[in-house]
Amino acid sequence: MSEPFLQVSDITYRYDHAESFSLAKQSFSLGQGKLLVILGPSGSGKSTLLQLVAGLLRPNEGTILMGGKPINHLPPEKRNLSMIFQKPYLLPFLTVGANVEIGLKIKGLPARERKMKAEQMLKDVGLEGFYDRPLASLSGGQEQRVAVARSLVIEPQLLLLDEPFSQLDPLLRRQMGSWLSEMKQLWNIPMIMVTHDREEALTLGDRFMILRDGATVQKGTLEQIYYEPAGRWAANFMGLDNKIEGMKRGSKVRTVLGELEVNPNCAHLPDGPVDVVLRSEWLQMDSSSSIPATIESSVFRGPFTDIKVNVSGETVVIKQLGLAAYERGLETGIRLDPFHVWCLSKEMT
Ligand SMILES: Nc1ncnc2c1ncn2[C@@H]1O[C@H](COP(=O)(O)OP(=O)(O)OP(=O)(O)O)[C@@H](O)[C@H]1O
Repeated sequence: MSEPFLQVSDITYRYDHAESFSLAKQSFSLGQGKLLVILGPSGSGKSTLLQLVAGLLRPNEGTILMGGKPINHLPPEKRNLSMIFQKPYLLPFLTVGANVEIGLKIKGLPARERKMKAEQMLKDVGLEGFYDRPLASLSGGQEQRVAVARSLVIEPQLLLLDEPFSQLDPLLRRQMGSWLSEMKQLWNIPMIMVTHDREEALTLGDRFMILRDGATVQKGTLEQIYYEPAGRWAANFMGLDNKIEGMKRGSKVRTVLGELEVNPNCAHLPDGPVDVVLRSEWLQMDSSSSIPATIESSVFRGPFTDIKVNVSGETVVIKQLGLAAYERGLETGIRLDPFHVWCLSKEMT
């Protein structure tokens, strides 16, 4: 296997005037064409970590290697990377083309070559024919694409995205997320993205890192952070809606939903009482099921209905596609599609 393109090892950082916060010994690596998403609540250190990679901050300890070479000592402009922020920060008095060409101008490329590259890049971001357009005529999503084109036209080796779509309305934000997901394959450059938006993160990320108070709570693949939370906090942060009591014995766990198979990756947990983590999408309403359930509430949320049922004293949440109206108190049943469940021991925070 080839070496990862970016290797961040044990970096720490303390702000001069923020005694309560420090980024402690963070490490991660990133391969070519992969997108790492950094998630975490406000103030957890996501932007700090991104700025350390960008060179806008210098780590107190630790090393950052890019393409196998240390870059700790290099200023941002020598790191061969581009950063995209929440706001596009374009120059409003210039045309789209002139904005895209800024980096190439600084590099000293002749005008003809600049124009050729800028036009090609605008085509790649879906803005063909926009070269001569005044910036004022663009929508928010188009402006952010211009910012992406400006960042990519200089052919950076790494792209850093700090909540790039957070200023856009929800629909446009989703469209931009899908677009970036397609572009990711075309560009094949490693990217690190900071976002608060879980859906956006899950759509785009290949690797994930969840931060809390300057420390990593969990690192891993989509499957790991979504289905195998490292603890209760990580489970809640990833929007987990069901945690039920269980009694684990070997590869099985006894619950109000019957005896379930334990995910092999948590089979090492000691036998005894555990919390069983269930994704609501694994559960279905089923009046013919042998698991009796009483409706507690049913709330329509657009694409799905959020149904809370009581099963032998435990509340279980089910998300059913579309509109479903269940009356409170109705006696029915639920079904759990067979799969391996994730367990958290009582000690895990
Ligand atoms: N320039 C600074 N000087 C002192 N403290 C800072 C500075 N910048 C950030 N901090 C503090 O460092 C901590 C981490 O900030 P950071 O911006 O990295 O968090 P974040 O996870 O990106 O938050 P958000 O999601 O709100 O952008 C916070 O407690 C913040 O107040």
